[in-house]
Amino acid sequence: MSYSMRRKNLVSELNLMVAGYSGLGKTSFIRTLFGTLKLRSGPGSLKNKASAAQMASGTSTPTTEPTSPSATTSGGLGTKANGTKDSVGYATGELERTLNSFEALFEIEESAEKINLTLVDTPGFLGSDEVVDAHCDEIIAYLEYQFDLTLAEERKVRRNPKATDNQIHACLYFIDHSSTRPGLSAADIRILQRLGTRVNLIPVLSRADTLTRAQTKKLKQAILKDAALHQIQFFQFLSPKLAKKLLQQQGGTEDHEQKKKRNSRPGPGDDEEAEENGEGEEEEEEDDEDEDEDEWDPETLEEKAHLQSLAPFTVIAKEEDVEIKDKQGKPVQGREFPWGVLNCFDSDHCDLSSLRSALLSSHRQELKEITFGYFYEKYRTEKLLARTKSQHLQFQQQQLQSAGSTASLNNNNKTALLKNGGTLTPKESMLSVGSGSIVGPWEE
Ligand SMILES: Nc1nc2c(ncn2[C@@H]2O[C@H](COP(=O)(O)OP(=O)(O)OP(=O)(O)O)[C@@H](O)[C@H]2O)c(=O)[nH]1
Repeated sequence: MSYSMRRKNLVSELNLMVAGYSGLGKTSFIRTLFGTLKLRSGPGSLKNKASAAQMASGTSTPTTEPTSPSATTSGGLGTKANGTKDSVGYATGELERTLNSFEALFEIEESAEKINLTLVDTPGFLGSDEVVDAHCDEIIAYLEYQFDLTLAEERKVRRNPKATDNQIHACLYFIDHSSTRPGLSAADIRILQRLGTRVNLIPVLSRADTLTRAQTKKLKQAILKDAALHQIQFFQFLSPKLAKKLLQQQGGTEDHEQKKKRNSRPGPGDDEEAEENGEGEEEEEEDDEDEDEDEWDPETLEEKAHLQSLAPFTVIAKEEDVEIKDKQGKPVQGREFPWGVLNCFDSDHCDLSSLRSALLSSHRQELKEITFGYFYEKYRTEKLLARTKSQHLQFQQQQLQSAGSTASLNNNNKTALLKNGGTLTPKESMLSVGSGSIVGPWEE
């Protein structure tokens, strides 16, 4: 099945994950987002999608079947959260610390489109570097497990046309801004560098009601600077190539700074766009022969540029257990202060509204395409190469062992013959060596 055909199967699903240090508001974010969802068929139910997909894959043999990370890690990802809550219960019940990851599944309607939305809440990072790194291993194992499910499905002779897309299309990474030094902590850098190899990363500054405008600006700049310094690739709403296109459309010219930015490390989206837009390797050609230039209308590019300028996105979660009303007496998801009411979805207060529409609507398909076309393909290639390498090593070992046993067999024969007073003819010696040798694939 071609990539374009396969990706049609991915249309109705969107799987998002939240990750970051403990207490930064990840669960609160999910609950605030939940408050804006239009549920399709009543409450969504708790489903461990990973194991559901595993069961749906039917009769494949254990050797091709991926192993759920939950089977190997205690309280790890892919497990049901503390027992009985369903997705709506998770999004509306008492706010608790997340101890086990939770996959909340909602069947929603967004801009007249039906979406199966899964929000994966992960336990917050906490503790020593070793504990944090082990926790990061679990998240990576979870992400890779979703790829393994796709890989197992793709290998089948008869693929299940109803197989669900379990891949995580974006990870919203919550950055702690309580430290005195603005920017990314050493642990954030380590985690982001690793997660960035497996998933679209979207940086988030939560609890933004505790930040002034000047602090927010300084923080955003510091985070982006640290990310660039440490080769952390955040999802690009507007890739350098599209930024250039936007400038061309606006009739502007690049100044030195913009040129420097544009020449920064290319990201996953770049390749996709380059491919889709028919852009060649030569920049000269790329400028002259951009056939699909009209595909990106100025409004879309401007929206992309706006989103790119917002990242890292500030978010504010609603206040729990309090009914908040705005000045007009209309109920809002917000927080009330002595000096006024803060509305989580007011763009003057934070970036949550823009982030929501990018995830659920404007960039949903792009996130999925990059997940499938870049992250999954990269994982698949790595895995197949590793397997070929290990098979090759195994084969070499077998060959050595076999050569060793043949040599010892020959020595034994020789000893026996000599003991019996016999002699070893060249023909016999050749035969005995020949019968013990391995026929390699190169000899077939
Ligand atoms: N002021 C303020 N407080 C917030 C905001 N979001 C969450 N909180 C509070 O922060 C605390 C932690 O929120 P959680 O949503 O449980 O944080 P978490 O990241 O899921 O924490 P773990 O489960 O430990 O990973 C709670 O007391 C929330 O009420 C926010 O936007 N502003």
